Amino acid sequence: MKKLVEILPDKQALIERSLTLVLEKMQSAIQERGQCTLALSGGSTPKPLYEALAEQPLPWEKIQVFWGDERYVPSDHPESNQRMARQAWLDRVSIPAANIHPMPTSAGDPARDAQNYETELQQWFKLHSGEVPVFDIVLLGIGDDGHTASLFPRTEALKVSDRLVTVGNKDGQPRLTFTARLINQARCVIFLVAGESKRPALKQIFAPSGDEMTYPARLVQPKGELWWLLDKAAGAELNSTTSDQRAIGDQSLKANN
Ligand SMILES: O=C(O)[C@H](O)[C@@H](O)[C@H](O)[C@H](O)COP(=O)(O)O
Repeated sequence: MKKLVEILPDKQALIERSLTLVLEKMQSAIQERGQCTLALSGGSTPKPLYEALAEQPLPWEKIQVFWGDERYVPSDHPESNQRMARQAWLDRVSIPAANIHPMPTSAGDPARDAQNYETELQQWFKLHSGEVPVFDIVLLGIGDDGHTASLFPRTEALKVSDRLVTVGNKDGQPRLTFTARLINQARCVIFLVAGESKRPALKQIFAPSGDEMTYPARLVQPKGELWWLLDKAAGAELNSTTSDQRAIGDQSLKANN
């Protein structure tokens, strides 16, 4: 795993940097394999990135869009991650409908829909039983509590090691989520983190040792590249002594001040 941390001056710079990085990874995937498989994060942070992607002249037929997690609500519900990404981006570009793979939430049973999406992934990636899809890009955020995707602290989803998709739980509300096992197969994982409220969780996530059940984002150790793009409000305490490139263990920290 190659881990890179960049601290950007503000959220606008964070979004601009995330756009250039995502475009770079999309382009290399398409050049190397003829297509790019991308799993989206939900929440509020990535929305301006999705809006910026809608302005890009991309070969949409070569881009396959999945979701890394989803609230267990109808696709037209204000809380739906699918709805947010469609309004911000996908409804605004000529991407084929078949290239959009939302997590299903209509079976009335989160466990059944988690299995449905797992089956869809296995079929789409043409996998044999037991094989794990390798996404080109997985976008993630973190909550103030250190969760990522819908892998929430001290929940059963964190222990699931034999599935691709499972049921997350936020305060009793079911969600569908990639498992850590699936996320960690990715060629490139990109965390987008903005805002001072994320600072305490980031310190725990970046600590040399810590409890993954308490800070689930610590579970994300992909085989490929791991990028942390932070704004200064979120990442300030990770960069207390230097403003240039420096190595901390296996990670390099760069502040674009
Ligand atoms: O479905 C979701 O909400 C996300 O996948 C979730 O993991 C999100 O990334 C974090 O909660 C951060 O959310 P914000 O970007 O809104 O801070």
